[in-house]
Amino acid sequence: MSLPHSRKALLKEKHAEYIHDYGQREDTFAFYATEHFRMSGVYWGLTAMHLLGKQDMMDTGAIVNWVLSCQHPNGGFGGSQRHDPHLLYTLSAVQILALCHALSRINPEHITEYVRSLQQPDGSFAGDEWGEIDTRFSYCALSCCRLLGQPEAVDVAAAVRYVARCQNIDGGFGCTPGNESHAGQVFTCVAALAVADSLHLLDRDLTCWWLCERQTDSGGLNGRPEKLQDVCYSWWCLSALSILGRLSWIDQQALADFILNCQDEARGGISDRPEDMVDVFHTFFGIAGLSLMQKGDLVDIDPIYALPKTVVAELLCSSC
Ligand SMILES: CN(C(=O)[C@H](Cc1cnc[nH]1)NC(=O)OCc1ccccc1)[C@@H](Cc1ccccc1)C(=O)N[C@@H](Cc1ccc(O)cc1)C(=O)NO
Ligand SMILES: [Zn+2]
Repeated sequence: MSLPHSRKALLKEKHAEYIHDYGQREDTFAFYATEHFRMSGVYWGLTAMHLLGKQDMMDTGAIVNWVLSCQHPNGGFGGSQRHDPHLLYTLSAVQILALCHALSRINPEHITEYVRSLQQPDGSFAGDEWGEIDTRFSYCALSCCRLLGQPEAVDVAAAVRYVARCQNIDGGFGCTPGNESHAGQVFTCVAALAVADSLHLLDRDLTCWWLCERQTDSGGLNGRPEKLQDVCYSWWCLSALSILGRLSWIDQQALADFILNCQDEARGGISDRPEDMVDVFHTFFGIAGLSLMQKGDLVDIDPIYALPKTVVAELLCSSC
């Protein structure tokens, strides 16, 4: 009989050091190869620090000024300075400013005007002016407007109709109607419907069955049937299950053990699978998954907005 491997601890100090040091070096290949989505990278790192209770280690003044330097005249934000505006990085920018209590530095109507400009006649959203349509962007649009206290800045009913058209017979969701179910899209569609108070449109048990089927023998969760487990799906699947009140449908201890087994115990950080290289993306989503399961003595994360619950409460209640 194989002895249960000793329960590993979450190395909170190591992960805080890893994230804090990550942004300091501007002479690495990684620094330039990830320039186009740095806005999301800063969001992942800063939110992880909040969940660890270590946000005071971050220079929020410098972060806020950098974020504002990425805003375009049309109100949208790019992934870095001089990069074109896009809904993905506009949401990341709003999330960062919310974390830094700096939303007073921007004009909410200016940003929601940019978001509204990307909604299509069928209710869907393009990611930017070049027109790629994907339910990822429906989530970005609805959550961005809601966080900015402008929930009706876009046609919510049309957006909801479009997302509902993306539900498949297996209970999952795809990026456009008829597209294959994928855990990332299930998150974006379930969270988008939750923002719009429209969860009654989905078959809760069927969707949660598809989600709990993502758990593999390793304890980790995959993104689609037959695929390999990956720490970031801990978040994509778990947050959707949490929104739908079915966290108990997976083996949470087995998943927690899988995440803890993906830590780099020497240098900090969490990878997608044991023995792989760590990165800020998987470090954030691993910590976020543990927070959703109330493990690791972490600050509570909101499953819809992927921000600390306290930050969400301040924003949504300030406008209610
Ligand atoms: C663009 N992207 C992805 O495609 C990751 C790649 C990956 C990580 N582990 C397995 N694959 N996939 C990903 O985020 O899938 C989740 C998802 C898919 C579809 C919709 C929503 C979420 C990651 C960045 C990344 C690239 C390569 C390696 C690690 C991270 C990413 O920026 N994800 C975004 C969501 C997203 C997802 C897909 C996109 O095409 C664009 C954006 C995010 O989490 N924002 O907060
Ligand atoms: Zn991953």
